[in-house]
Amino acid sequence: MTTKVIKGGTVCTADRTWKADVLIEGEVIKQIGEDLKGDEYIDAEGAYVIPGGIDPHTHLEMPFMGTTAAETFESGTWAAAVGGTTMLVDFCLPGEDGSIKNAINEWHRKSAPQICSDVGYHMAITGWNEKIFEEMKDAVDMGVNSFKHFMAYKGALMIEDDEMFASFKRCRELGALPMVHAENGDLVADMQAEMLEKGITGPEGHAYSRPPEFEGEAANRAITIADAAGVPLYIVHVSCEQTHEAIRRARQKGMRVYGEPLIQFLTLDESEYFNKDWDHAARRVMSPPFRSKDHQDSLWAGLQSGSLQVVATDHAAFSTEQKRMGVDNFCLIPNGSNGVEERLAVLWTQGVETGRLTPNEFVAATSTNVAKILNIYPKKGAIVEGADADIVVWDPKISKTISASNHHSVLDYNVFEGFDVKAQARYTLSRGEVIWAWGQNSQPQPGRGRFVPRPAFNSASVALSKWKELSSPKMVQRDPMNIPAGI
Ligand SMILES: NC(=O)NCCC(=O)O
Ligand SMILES: [Zn+2]
Ligand SMILES: [Zn+2]
Repeated sequence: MTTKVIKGGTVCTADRTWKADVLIEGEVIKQIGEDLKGDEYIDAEGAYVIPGGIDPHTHLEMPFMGTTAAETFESGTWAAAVGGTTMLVDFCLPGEDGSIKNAINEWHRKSAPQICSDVGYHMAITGWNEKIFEEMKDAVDMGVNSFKHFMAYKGALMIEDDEMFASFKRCRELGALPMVHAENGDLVADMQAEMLEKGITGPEGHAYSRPPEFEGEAANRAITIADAAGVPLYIVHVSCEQTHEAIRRARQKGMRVYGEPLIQFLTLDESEYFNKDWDHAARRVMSPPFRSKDHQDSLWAGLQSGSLQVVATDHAAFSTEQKRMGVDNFCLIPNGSNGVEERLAVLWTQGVETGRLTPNEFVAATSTNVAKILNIYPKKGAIVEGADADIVVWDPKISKTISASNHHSVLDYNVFEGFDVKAQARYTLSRGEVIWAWGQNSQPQPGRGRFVPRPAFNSASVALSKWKELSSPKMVQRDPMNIPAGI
């Protein structure tokens, strides 16, 4: 088997940083140490050697709001690889028949011939019945152990509290992880109608109709339901202090609640929706919406203190033409924005280069933490012997200006247009193969990526289940002498 050595770099993981070479044999890391020898060498001089990024939140080719997300599995995984991300976890949505099994198979059919690097899936639970209850087990058997619940998108994907509680309890039985999109969908629908009545039909209506309080309320509700069900909870796309506060409070009480801010929420703010150029504003419409600077500060603080664990993108790319479906009514603008290629560089530049994050915290937030939460650690998210050689030679000396004219997404715009970033992937390796090399005309290799099945029952869900069992209500055994006779 051919061996490769990543030579002369500084290995940087979630918990330490040290000078070392990394020897790769086939698809896995064989050894980490000094002066290692191999058949081929990859130059890492002056660069960090980090675990490949894992973006746990994407929507490639997603049918949504009357159209289909433009980013394909090929272009999405390719853009990700260019940006230093070697694994995406995409959301499966059930089709017309409502079947979970069929949805996962449909995702395999679409993704398998296209993916350039590895993927996993989460499954969306958009209703509740016997078949969904049964098929959640099939999903887990198929390697999909996390289920997203939409508390918003009324009349489409939204789920009611009792259904969510039933699904969370099923997650507990299966050792699976429930996830929520936390926004109060009833209030959002009402506010949307109010905005339209007032004549506010532009993208600013999107921001007005989805205030942070609606998100915080839903987050608190989801946390209560998860606690009652005895399951951990992962809150996707955390955008504001209200949700962060709910997570902080829950964690302080010992609950296993995880929060995922997006790179967009950390770096872009609500003023974008008030831009005079309709296209500019509409391209940034996503749910929840971008917030004010105060909320951004809260999210950064969460990453620093550990109350928020993961930075994702929610990459759901709709072209300008698709966004224009909502030109007369902001409620019809397909929700979503890009970020899969930019996530690492923007987080590095605005996080590490500013001193807000250490390089180790950067690795934790972009790769390691979510690998642990999703139960694929240390196969992914680690630089240790035996792990998949998903590795990025991260060069803090390559700077560039982000632009739709040089990105690898199919999108005709980029929400980070004009951002100057200070680092880039010099090399991206997926299971030992160099799939991207800066400045060397690398090309996508559709079909080489693999689906990564994720086992259920990670340690947090096992521990929580045990605790729930121990602390569950118990009948008091009484001597019949101490029970009064009935009437
Ligand atoms: N976030 C968003 O606006 N679009 C994708 C769907 C979702 O995650 O809610
Ligand atoms: Zn969502
Ligand atoms: Zn999403």
